Amino acid sequence: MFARHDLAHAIATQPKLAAVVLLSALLAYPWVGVDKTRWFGLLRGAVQSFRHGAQFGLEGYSKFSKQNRLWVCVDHTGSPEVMMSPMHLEEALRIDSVLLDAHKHISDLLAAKYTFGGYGVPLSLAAHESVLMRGVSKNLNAMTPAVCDETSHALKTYWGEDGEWHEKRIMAACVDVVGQITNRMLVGLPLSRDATFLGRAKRWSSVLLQTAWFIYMLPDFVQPLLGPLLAIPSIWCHHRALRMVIPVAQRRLDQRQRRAADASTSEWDEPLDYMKFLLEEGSDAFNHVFDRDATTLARATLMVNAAAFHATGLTLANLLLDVFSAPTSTADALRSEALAIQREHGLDSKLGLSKMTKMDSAIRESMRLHVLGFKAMHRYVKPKDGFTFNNGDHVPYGTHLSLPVLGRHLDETLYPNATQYDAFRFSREREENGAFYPVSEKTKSTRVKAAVNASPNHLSWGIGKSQCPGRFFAVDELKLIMAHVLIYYEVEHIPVRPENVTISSTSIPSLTATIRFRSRSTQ
Ligand code: HEM
Repeated sequence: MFARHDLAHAIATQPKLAAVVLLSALLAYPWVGVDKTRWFGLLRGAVQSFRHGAQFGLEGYSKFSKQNRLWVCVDHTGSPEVMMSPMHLEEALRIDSVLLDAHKHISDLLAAKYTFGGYGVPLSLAAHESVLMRGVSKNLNAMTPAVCDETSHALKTYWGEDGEWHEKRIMAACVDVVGQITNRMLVGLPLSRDATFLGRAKRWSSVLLQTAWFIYMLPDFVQPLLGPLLAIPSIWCHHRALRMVIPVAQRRLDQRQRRAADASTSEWDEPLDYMKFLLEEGSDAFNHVFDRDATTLARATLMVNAAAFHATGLTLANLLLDVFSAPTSTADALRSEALAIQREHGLDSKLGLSKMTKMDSAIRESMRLHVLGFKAMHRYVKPKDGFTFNNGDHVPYGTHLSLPVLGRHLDETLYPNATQYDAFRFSREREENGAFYPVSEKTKSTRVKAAVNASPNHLSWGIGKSQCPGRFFAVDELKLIMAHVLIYYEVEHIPVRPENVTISSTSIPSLTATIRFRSRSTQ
């Protein structure tokens, strides 16, 4: 049984969830990484999960998830999480957002109340979904030339074009490039090339994540006391970046107002960027808070940096490490594909990017093998009397449900040689069936294995109601960067892929790993 201290700890960290009731109900399920017989079992489990989160995930998946059983582990704050099996997932997807809260976790994780809420009107991260899906994703055709142009510029800026060999830390080689390209879509020229702005936006994204992490670690009742204080550095960094976006937002609102006043004489073509989509697709979701308020419009635009900078930067770093540590034939095949697409369509064509079948597979495979988070689909049970799955498993109100990603992604029955990076694992079938285009009955079945697709067997984008709405943009961005790197740079083969670093339930590329490259004369 749990020691008294564990109950006290649970009550302290989860007062709203009636922790005692929750804990006693969860005792019915097997626990992984927590010794229920020892004093401070939950706290010990929290400390253990910090170092061994990946192992616990794999153990629970093979012992229980594969037998369609729920199991429990604790996160690094000592709060219990109920891990679902594939069978429970099927049911959870049917009731997602009706009976389950899909957005609480990400806003808790980012301490949104103190970080995003600390500057004025609180802005919801989930509200970006409609802007990204109906605005950005639907307009990728028209946006690709600008994103391609920015990719070329960003690589020349950060990777150079002098033909000399350079060695860079992998993270530095990726995050700056991704930051510039993403900001072309967000704030456009000239700000996307302004080193001061990019430095401030990057600093803010990093400080935000660190601040939020500390606040998230605090028990619920301490957060309102310390949260506003701890958030000060993040608010300060945000303010410095925001000051540079507000004039752009103000100009946009003025121009739109002038056009509305006299549409017949206005010759202004509104740039196709995030601000436009926020104003056109996001107004309802954001309760029209920025229709006349440049500061709030600028804040909503800047906010996406937090989601995009690091997730895409880390994914690109994993991808480069995987591709250039694989046998050299992998990079050669990707380069041939990129050159063929360049000849047929140009790299600035969305159709061309869609035809990069091998690259698409290399991205999906890297995301399968090197997930950023070991848990996905974080949900909280909404009904006051809890929820009972069809097989009788009951989870009380407030239960934190989640999925063990690593076990699924490394399941040999789904992915033979699962621990190997097999870049063309997903494209082989597609090539036999005729890639993605033209769309036909035959190609439909293989399109589900495209890099943008979240599925119960591939959880790197999350799944269900809150799956990443930026994934269409992110995959195109990754393809563009990789195609440019392969065509215009020579990258030294990496003999042994540096191991990723695991912190609690996250994994990041080694901070000391480097990459050596030089520009080719074809620049
Ligand atoms: C390869 C890069 C990326 C990865 C691996 C990634 C992954 C994720 C994951 C796992 C989630 C959480 C899903 C969940 O809670 O179930 C998420 C949420 C989100 N992502 Fe991404 N993401 C990436 C790039 C981007 C980009 C480029 C954007 C924007 C342009 C973006 C915007 C968002 C937003 C707004 C959310 C919150 C959605 C919500 O709460 O409803 N992401 N992302």
